[in-house]
Amino acid sequence: MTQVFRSPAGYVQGRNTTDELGDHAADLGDSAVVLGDEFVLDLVGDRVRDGLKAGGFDVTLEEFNGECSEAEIERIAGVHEEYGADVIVGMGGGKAIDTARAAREHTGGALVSLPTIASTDAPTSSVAVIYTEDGEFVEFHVYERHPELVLVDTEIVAEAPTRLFRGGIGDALATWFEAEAAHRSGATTIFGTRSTRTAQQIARLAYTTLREHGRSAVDAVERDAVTDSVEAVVEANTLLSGLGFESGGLAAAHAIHNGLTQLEATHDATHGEKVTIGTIAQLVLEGRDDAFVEDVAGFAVSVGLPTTLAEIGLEDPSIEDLEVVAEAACAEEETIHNEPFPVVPADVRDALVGADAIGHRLSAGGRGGE
Ligand SMILES: NC(=O)c1ccc[n+]([C@@H]2O[C@H](COP(=O)([O-])OP(=O)(O)OC[C@H]3O[C@@H](n4cnc5c(N)ncnc54)[C@H](O)[C@@H]3O)[C@@H](O)[C@H]2O)c1
Ligand SMILES: [Zn+2]
Repeated sequence: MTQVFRSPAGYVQGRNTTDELGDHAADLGDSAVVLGDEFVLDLVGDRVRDGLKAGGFDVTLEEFNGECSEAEIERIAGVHEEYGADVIVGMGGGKAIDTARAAREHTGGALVSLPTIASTDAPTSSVAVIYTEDGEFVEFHVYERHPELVLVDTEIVAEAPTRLFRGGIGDALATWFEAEAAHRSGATTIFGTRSTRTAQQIARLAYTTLREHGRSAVDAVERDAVTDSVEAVVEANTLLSGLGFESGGLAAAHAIHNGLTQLEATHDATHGEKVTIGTIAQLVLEGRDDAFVEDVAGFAVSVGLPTTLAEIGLEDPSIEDLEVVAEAACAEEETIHNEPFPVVPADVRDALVGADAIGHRLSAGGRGGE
């Protein structure tokens, strides 16, 4: 079967790269709309405008309303057209970047993604997660094109709240386990094809990078410092995890994450925090041995990620609640069916119970805290 690997055209990462934006984007056009929410515009709007102007761009800053909804996507596409721009820059977290990506589908031109946090796979991907204006999940869109440029300023990322950085580690921790499961079962990726060896190795590198640098990177980010370990983990969270999930394949961990979102009580937990629970449950589901699961869960505890259901808002969940999660995780279109064995809701419910028990045992002796 055909194998496909796709990626953004360029990736730039480092301290103060914001000021180099104009150089790296110069070939993409000469007029840009920059989308960021109020907080992010205050934080870096002026620098981004100056960076682009230095590259010869006309620049319009536009405030993002905070939700990646169809109405907001159309509004931003309208702004882009009104200014006759040929580049759209999505700046901030996953939602702002997804909105810029979806707007670009309407307008054409180039997409630059400029994450100011290392919290998800969104910056490098070709996917947008669409919500209603009230924040209810609607659907995923997979587009033909990737960003022409992804630019990450590690100084800005290191100064952002550590919880968001940890969340990115949680999201990236799943990547190799999911890619490996999908590969073993011969499942297809979001491109509808088999994965490449390249994507499998990228997913694996995401995992080994986190294991080698994750703890010291979190320590550094807690102190707003950019060490080489921070650079390594930002790359794992953003580039390796992003390429690894798209071109490598998804499996149980993200399906269980999607199931967990069914319960209102988990809504304050970040994407990466819920994915961490999904990852440990995937390992339990796969029947990995105790030492292996404890090792991975122990790493999660050591970087301050949740390993118990209580830590993602599910204090004492009923069996019925876990069944709601398990049913949703096993919906027909879900990637849990990329595991190399059949999975039914009762397996997922009990894997969550088992993962939670391991988490309780480990977090009693772990790092925890904010
Ligand atoms: N497209 C994809 O492939 C993909 C993958 C995973 C998740 N997602 C989507 O991404 C979203 C989650 O993204 P997220 O976790 O990045 O958050 P978000 O986009 O929901 O929100 C980010 C928040 O962080 C703030 N922020 C941004 N930079 C900051 C900084 N430097 N310091 C302090 N605060 C800062 C913003 O103001 C905003 O309030 C979800 O909607 C999810 O569906 C998309
Ligand atoms: Zn994810």
